Amino acid sequence: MIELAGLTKRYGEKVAVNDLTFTVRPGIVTGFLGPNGAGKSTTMRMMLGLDRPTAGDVRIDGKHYDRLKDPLKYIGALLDAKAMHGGRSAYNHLLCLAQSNGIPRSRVAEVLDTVGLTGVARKKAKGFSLGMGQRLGIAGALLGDPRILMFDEPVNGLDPEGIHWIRTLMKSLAAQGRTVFVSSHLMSEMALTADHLVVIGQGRLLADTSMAEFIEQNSRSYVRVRSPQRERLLDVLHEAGVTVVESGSGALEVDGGKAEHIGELAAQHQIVLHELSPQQASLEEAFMGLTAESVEYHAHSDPPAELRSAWGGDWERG
Ligand SMILES: Nc1ncnc2c1ncn2[C@@H]1O[C@H](COP(=O)(O)OP(=O)(O)OP(=O)(O)O)[C@@H](O)[C@H]1O
Repeated sequence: MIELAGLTKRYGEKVAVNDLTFTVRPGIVTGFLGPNGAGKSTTMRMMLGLDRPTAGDVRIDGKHYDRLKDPLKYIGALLDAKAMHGGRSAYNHLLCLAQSNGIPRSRVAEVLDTVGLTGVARKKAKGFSLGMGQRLGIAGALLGDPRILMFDEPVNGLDPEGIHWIRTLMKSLAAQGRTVFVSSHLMSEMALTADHLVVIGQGRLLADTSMAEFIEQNSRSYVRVRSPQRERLLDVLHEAGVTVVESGSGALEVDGGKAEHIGELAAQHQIVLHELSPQQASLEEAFMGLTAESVEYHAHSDPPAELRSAWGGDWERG
């Protein structure tokens, strides 16, 4: 378990992390989300004792990180996959970590096998691809067989096979009862991996809730209905007191309605339906809805005026 209480970090005038209080629990994957610059890495660094909080407190299974004897046996982390001695082989890199943390040498071969690097164990890490480097970083996190694991952007730059592998690994670590805390900007991936979400914006806590509740609370859900007897259906729905929005595509959107109720009303009035589908927003839509106010670095979807005039009519025509 990781417990944060009023955790705060200032860099001069900048409040990078602002009074964060939440608990990361065992047995589930907890996703850590926030726009660029929200304070995720700073928070994770303070969890690992790499940055000192300006105020507040963070405890790993009830203890401060610097009070942990052989910390790799309590918490394993992947923060920056490139943060290793490139001149060492993968095996020697892990052996050094093991020896300095009282971990038996036999664990090195075990974790190399877990991450699929046995075949390149004697190769120097500086020749590794991004994906191999991520795997080696994860091997280091697993080395002490810790009950708590933390991954900062673990799927960055990975191919689909690597992404699938990390997702499966994180879920199986949580299923073993471990605490798994992971940050990512890849919403589609997070939606498949995390059970619980902690969302921050400009250093502040915006949400600490289950994945399902987060999406439900931060997005619109509705039922999309299509019928060749559209006008008749509209009348029936209005008579039943159901609020309907007409979408541009000719479909009807019923906010907060139940598909069963709409289907039964249509059947009672012998109205043919071509579509009756509940729509739930994606995690990405819910995330963008919640964090819109706290995004610091906006890109403009339209190019700047000087570019538009340089492109002339091409821009107007799209
Ligand atoms: N050492 C530092 N000195 C000064 N400011 C810092 C330092 N580290 C981080 N910051 C600032 O603190 C804020 C939070 O940064 P942080 O890297 O924690 O955000 P993040 O959520 O991890 O962002 P990203 O998603 O882009 O990685 C940013 O505004 C950043 O510029």
